[in-house]
Amino acid sequence: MNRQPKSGNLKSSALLMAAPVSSAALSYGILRRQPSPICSFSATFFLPLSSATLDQSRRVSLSSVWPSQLRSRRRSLPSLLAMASEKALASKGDQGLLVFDTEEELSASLAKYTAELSEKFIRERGAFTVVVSGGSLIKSLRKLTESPYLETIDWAKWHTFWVDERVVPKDHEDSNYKLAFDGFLSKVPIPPDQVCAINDALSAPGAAEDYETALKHLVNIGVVVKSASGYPRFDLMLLGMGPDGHIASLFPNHPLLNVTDKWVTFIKDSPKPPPERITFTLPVINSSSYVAMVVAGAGKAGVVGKALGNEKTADLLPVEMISLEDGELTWFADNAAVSMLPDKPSL
Ligand SMILES: O=C1O[C@H](COP(=O)(O)O)[C@@H](O)[C@H](O)[C@H]1O
Repeated sequence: MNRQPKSGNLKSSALLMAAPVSSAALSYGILRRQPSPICSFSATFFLPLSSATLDQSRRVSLSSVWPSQLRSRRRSLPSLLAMASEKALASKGDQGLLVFDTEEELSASLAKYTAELSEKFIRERGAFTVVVSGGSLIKSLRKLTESPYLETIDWAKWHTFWVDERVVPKDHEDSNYKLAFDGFLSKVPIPPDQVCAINDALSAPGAAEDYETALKHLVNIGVVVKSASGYPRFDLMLLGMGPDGHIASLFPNHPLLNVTDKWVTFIKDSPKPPPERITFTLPVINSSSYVAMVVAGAGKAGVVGKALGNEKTADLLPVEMISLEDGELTWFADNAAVSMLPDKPSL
């Protein structure tokens, strides 16, 4: 059965979903209390998408994706900085900075941005692959679980993944799965077999290998696109960043930053507890079509100032190593997070 929507069909299918979605989300939450160990594959659902369809998944220009309302929100900094951001955005199409007065506004715009990308990718190829981090990002996704997005997003076409995970049971307080489930996934009707969590019965090396195997399967059957350089190319990564500049579980000056022969790797000496984790490698992050880097609060200001400031030093932080092969990176920041940014950020 081919689940791809016919073109122009999305709006009507979204409308059809509108009535039952609340109760579906409710029962979904109950159903998902015992999650499957890792996305279990249904042969009827995961049919290969045609190559013509996959080709269309290439990114479109930033201006055609960003709603004008969202662009006009970049107004909260002193006008010089706001203008500089505007210019930088215009002069370099693959990276942008959006600054919001409050985290509440940031969350609202992040939801709109995600919903628009969801519609675009589902229209183009019938699926939307979304990677989330742990940490404070999950709280910023809350507006996606509310009206109108709860009713209008075609959640049945979503496939979700984790950019990193701590090697702990799924019901452990440190689990990124638990964090995402409690704050996001339990509130939206994504089919459970399209939620790709790590196998928490395995050791760190085993879990990393298992996750990579699952990704390879999804690439082989066309659910996840392959990048020009052979890595999985996710439609959207929603990422946070630590106050030390780490992304995923890639920490400053750690040898894992140099891993290129793996899609998923593991760490046993994470400087931030818990020590054992698995993580996507840098080339996988850099193969994404879209990355939203979500930074809120004064605790992130120093690193944002370094990453987007004018003075580049050789000691790059992990967040500064994001350099998308063929994609667009958008920073979603609140005022506090850009408080140490010079007037003219270097984007
Ligand atoms: O340990 C982790 O930290 C980072 C950043 O978290 P935040 O709370 O400072 O935003 C997170 O992105 C990563 O997924 C997580 O494992």
